[in-house]
Amino acid sequence: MAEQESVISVRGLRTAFGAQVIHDNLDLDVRKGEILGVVGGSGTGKSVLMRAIIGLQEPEAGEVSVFGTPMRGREEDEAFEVRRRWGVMFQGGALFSTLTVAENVQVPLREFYPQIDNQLLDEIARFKIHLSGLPPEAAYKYPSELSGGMKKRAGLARALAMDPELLFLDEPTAGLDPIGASMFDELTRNLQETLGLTVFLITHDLDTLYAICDRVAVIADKKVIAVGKIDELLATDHPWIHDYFTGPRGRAARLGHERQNG
Ligand SMILES: Nc1ncnc2c1ncn2[C@@H]1O[C@H](COP(=O)(O)OP(=O)(O)OP(=O)(O)O)[C@@H](O)[C@H]1O
Repeated sequence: MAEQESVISVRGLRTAFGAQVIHDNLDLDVRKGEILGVVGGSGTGKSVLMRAIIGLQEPEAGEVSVFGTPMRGREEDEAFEVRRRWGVMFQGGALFSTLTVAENVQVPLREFYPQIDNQLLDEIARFKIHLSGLPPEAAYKYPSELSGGMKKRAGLARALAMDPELLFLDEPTAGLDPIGASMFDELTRNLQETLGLTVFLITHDLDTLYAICDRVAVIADKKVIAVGKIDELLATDHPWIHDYFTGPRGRAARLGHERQNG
């Protein structure tokens, strides 16, 4: 089936910092067109997994393929071709503080398409800023002049700069108020549907998992211990999964979701 096609495939991944092993023999597939939520306790290696997939963390062992292209041992120009097909929103936005929002959005465009003229760069930045739900005047502001929610949207605008097919979001709703977080979820879902994106979404936000994730991958014990729809995860008997989804916050999120969906 076409929708089962993997955009990201991770096999036997091992990562470590010195003697500290973060992942050991981790496997994961992200299917084309899905929003995959990635959850796990603090420090279980969600961000490191994302960094290993996008080539910022060299694995000790294992294979990572993106769009069917093995990423390890790639020549720089081959990796470049794959990298321009994804966008990344790092935890906290990771905006360049000395650049305006528009200039931040233009950073990946300048890197990948140095020949684009300034007028076109400005037009693209304006459009991405609009797509991310920011007002037009936000283009001229510096990160220090933005609220937390606006910074997230600016980070999203930059991640969308290259018309990506694959979007990585690292804790996009962390630090947002509940209304801002719901709005960001809705924006993510709308963009995924209208642009046909595949989304790798790291989150601690149970409401986000219920609201927009097609499947959820759980990281514990250095591996992906389960992946599936939330109902499928609930059927497993791993204590962390059980506590996570059936604890007070998990129950509240489920109730909220059920209320909203009748
Ligand atoms: N550059 C680094 N050098 C050394 N250790 C690191 C480095 N980056 C991450 N780690 C360690 O790797 C482990 C996993 O970190 P990671 O940031 O992936 O966790 P996480 O699951 O994303 O956590 P959180 O939910 O708190 O954001 C942690 O123990 C962290 O201290």
